[in-house]
Amino acid sequence: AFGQLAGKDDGWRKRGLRLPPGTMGWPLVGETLSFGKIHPSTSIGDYLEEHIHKYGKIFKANLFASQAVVSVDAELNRFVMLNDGRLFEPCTPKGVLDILGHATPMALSGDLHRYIKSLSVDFMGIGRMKSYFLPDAERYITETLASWEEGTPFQAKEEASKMMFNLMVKNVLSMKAGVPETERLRKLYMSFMKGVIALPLNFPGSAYKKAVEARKVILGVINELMKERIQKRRDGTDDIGEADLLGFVLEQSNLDAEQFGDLLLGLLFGGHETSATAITLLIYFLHDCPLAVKQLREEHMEIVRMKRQRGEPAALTWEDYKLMEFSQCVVRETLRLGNVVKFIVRKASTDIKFKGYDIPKGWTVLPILTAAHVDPSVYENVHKFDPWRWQTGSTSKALNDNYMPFGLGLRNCAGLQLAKLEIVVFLHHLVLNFDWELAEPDNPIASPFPEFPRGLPIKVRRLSLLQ
Ligand code: HEM
Repeated sequence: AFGQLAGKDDGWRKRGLRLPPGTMGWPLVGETLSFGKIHPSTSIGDYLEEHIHKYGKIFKANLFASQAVVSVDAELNRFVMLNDGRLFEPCTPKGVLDILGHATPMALSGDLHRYIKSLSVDFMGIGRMKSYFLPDAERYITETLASWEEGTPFQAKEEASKMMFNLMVKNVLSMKAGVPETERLRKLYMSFMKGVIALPLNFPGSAYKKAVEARKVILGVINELMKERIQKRRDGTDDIGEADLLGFVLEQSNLDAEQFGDLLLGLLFGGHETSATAITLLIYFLHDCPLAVKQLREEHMEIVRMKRQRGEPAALTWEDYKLMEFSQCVVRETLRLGNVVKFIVRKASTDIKFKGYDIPKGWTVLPILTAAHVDPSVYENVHKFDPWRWQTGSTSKALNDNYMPFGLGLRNCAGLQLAKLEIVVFLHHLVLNFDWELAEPDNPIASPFPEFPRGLPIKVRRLSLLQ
């Protein structure tokens, strides 16, 4: 799977390299099980706590059958991400590649990576966000919120997943929300994603096996839609054009079928569950922070009032979005404390020196993004959900330098602007229309992506602030 097999001596002892402290455990299993043990996603968990205590913020370990350097050090994390493509390369486990595809953006490097990344970033650029993603996000969000029944508990995570899936599948493949074909694809997608984080055990019924099968079916759907569109373009009957990623990529690129399918799957994957998790975390954190909800209501009521004064339609515009400043602070704080992506994985492409330690060529490096987000020496009252810490004037360089929920540099998140837009539009409609309470206690655990064991069951009450 990852890099080299642990335990194999690659000569670092002979070469006199000074590796970070740490123990390597058993060659194959190493410390993978303790590293992967679930813990609250608002913390780094016992394994990392204990290792920092024993060895400091940079240590070596045997993880995922590889010799690895784990970094809980924000400076090393930045160094790794800012040297992607020069000193570090992607290191995606084979099991993940079998599911996401070998041409998935996060596994590519060099010119092909740059090309696919720029296609993805252009697809989610400001122009398309204004004309497609903003109105679509608002439509799917308001439709979903309109279906919420007062007083009847439901799972917030499931609702967030549906909204984000419908939004992505419309923008990637022009598939409609609510129709059986889309629901079927969503169900397939769920098994697909469970497989991405499962171990690659290829026995019938395993999450990995199901995911590999789901991949085949989803790619089949994509191929059918692609053929249909190519035919329509030839016949001059295609009325979608570049309104979805399918048309956009057919027009803008000359990717082969495999690259094409993997890119579409990659954006569905990257852009669906991440944002849905962030929205669920937002509901969870705000529930315990009525002051933030009050300030959000004021911000969003003011926007509605101004629109009415100007005689504008109710639909949100890009200009309205730009005014939602406190909401952006709430999103930043949600991503800091919620830790949607706990860690990323790289491989050293050469021998590297950092803070007096050597990282030998070929070793796996695991920058733990959560670490700096919950470091009490960086954030005051680190475990408190405090959106005000991000308000202009009170943001220090240290806060920003340690904040990296979307990664950094060459391989940073292609959809970060879109993610923020989706979450803020959701926030607008949530706080203006509902009060909510948790129907049962449920807390996010890192497994390693944040999960709510009960799906965050909530009960809502409709408000009439907008009358
Ligand atoms: C709150 C939501 C999100 C979070 C926290 C998040 C986080 C991240 C992180 C940390 C990475 C870097 C991975 C690495 O360095 O190995 C990443 C990459 C990526 N993300 Fe996101 N993401 C979010 C939403 C989205 C959305 C909405 C999309 C697209 C629709 C998206 C598409 C991608 C893609 C394509 C990459 C790979 C970029 C590359 O390899 O160059 N993400 N994301």
